[in-house]
Amino acid sequence: MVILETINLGKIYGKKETAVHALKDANLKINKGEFVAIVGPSGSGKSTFLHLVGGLERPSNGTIKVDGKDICCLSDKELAKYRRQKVGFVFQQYNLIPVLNVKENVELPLKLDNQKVEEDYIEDLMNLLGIGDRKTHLPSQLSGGQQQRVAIARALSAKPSIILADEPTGNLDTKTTEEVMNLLKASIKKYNQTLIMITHNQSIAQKADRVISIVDGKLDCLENISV
Ligand SMILES: Nc1ncnc2c1ncn2[C@@H]1O[C@H](COP(=O)(O)OP(=O)(O)OP(=O)(O)O)[C@@H](O)[C@H]1O
Repeated sequence: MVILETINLGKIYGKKETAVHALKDANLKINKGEFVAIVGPSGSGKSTFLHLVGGLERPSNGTIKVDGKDICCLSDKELAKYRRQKVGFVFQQYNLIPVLNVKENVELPLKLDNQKVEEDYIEDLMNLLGIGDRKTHLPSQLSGGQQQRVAIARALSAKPSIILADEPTGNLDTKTTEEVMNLLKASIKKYNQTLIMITHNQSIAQKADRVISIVDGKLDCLENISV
């Protein structure tokens, strides 16, 4: 079942002679439950694609359908609601709130959206991600890998349909990267979520169901074993 579809999606930054065509006519369908890796050289348009799909930026042309609904025509308020309820973001910088403890950081998306905190689910999530015994610690009391796990738990806490990850393991060592990837894959399987992840790491890309390459703003499907 298709959860995300982009049709002739494009983004141009700037105008006239300074215009940059960051993304050109991207046509793509991604299924529910799929893990898609996005690869490509620096400046090729990977983050632009993720930001458009996540409703962080608006396209210059084309359409983005999520669950069959066009998100491009949403108002700013509706788009903010889309981001809160449908999408979980994981960035290379963890962006944890320093004065909140681990559990409070994880629960933040629910609190911001006035959603009820399902204690059992949050507990499971933190245990699955190996931070269950660090609940009352502040981010500054955690290692980089643990902070990244908190950021992942936070991205998953509102049970988003789509998880958008921009180099989420870029700052981690090989062993922690593998652990985080295994945990992330396990939780998306358990909760039937879709993962779209930018990575420069070949071994991570190999674990994906599909690898999409972006070069000079043009999308290309390199491998497709799940659709
Ligand atoms: N806000 C912006 N204003 C102007 N140009 C931008 C803006 N954001 C991105 N660009 C340009 O758009 C192009 C694509 O950038 P993008 O960040 O999507 O690349 P990327 O593939 O994610 O790169 P990296 O791997 O280095 O993070 C680049 O040429 C970049 O300079």
